Amino acid sequence: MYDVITIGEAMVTFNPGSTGPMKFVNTFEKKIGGAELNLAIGCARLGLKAGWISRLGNDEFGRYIQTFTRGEGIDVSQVELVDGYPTSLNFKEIMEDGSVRTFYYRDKSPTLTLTADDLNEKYFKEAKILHLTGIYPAIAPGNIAIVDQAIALAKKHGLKISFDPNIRLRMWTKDEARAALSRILPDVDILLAGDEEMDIIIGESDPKAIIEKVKDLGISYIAIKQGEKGSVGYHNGEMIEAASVKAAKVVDTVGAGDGFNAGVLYGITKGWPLEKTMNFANTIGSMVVGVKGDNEGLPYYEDVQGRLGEIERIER
Ligand SMILES: O=C(O)C(=O)C[C@H](O)[C@H](O)COP(=O)(O)O
Repeated sequence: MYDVITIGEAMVTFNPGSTGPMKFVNTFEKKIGGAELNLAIGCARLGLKAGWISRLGNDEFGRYIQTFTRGEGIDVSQVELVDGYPTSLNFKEIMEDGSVRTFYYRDKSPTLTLTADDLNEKYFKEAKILHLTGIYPAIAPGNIAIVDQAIALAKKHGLKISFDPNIRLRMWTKDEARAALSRILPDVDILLAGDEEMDIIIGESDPKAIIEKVKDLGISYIAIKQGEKGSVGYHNGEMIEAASVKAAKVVDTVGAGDGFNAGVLYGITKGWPLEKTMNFANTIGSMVVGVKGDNEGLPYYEDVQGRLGEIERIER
């Protein structure tokens, strides 16, 4: 039984060897990124059983991502390497103040070859949570039909649907994002969203106003991410404002949201109280930003316990 399954694209991600405008960066480090895969890695490192549905290019980069993912203990039985579609790339620019821009090379994404019929019903039957993001439907309008089929299978087999809008305005316009993602919201059980993203989708950025609006859609678990301002969680009539956890050092903010999401899904899976779950998720977010790369900073469960002072950290 899988705790979490997810559908999405992963890219070979090139992290800059120096800060500043990308055109002057001469060295890059080869890493891996992709919101849904990051989430699966975060869950797997915490000890959950995760599966990833995807397509990669039948090339060296595709093999690299597949091997890495398998090595993280994630099920890759629903991942195929396809000919004629090169594995997508993402180059990152990191400025001195920590701000990030990304430059995608993903127009011919291997995930374009995935069809609704490829979704294996048996796989959904064996899972508890389906995690979706707004990145996958942004890759191509046709992906919306695949998301619809995934939601239908999840509903048929009683999975909870977890959703992070992950709005990437390099991939579509605000209007396109609003139209596609507001359609998904009524099917969602667990919403993990940034305050600014919800402003685009429902025209509200204040967490309490967002919660008021979306709980009426039947979303039972809501976590609104506000970066350095912390997060606000809602479940069963209870609302918690969880203060952010100060990061020792911020070197790369990309991936923090996915780490946070993994923390919330872990808390939900374990039946933890809302407050414990939100603090746990905020702690993971703060750990991710201290490490270069989109998923290298995702902690193991005992790393979070160490950071929370729940266990003694033995250095040597
Ligand atoms: O941009 C994309 O399309 C990607 O999937 C690359 C990144 O790995 C995630 O976007 C990280 O997501 P955050 O955790 O929200 O920072």
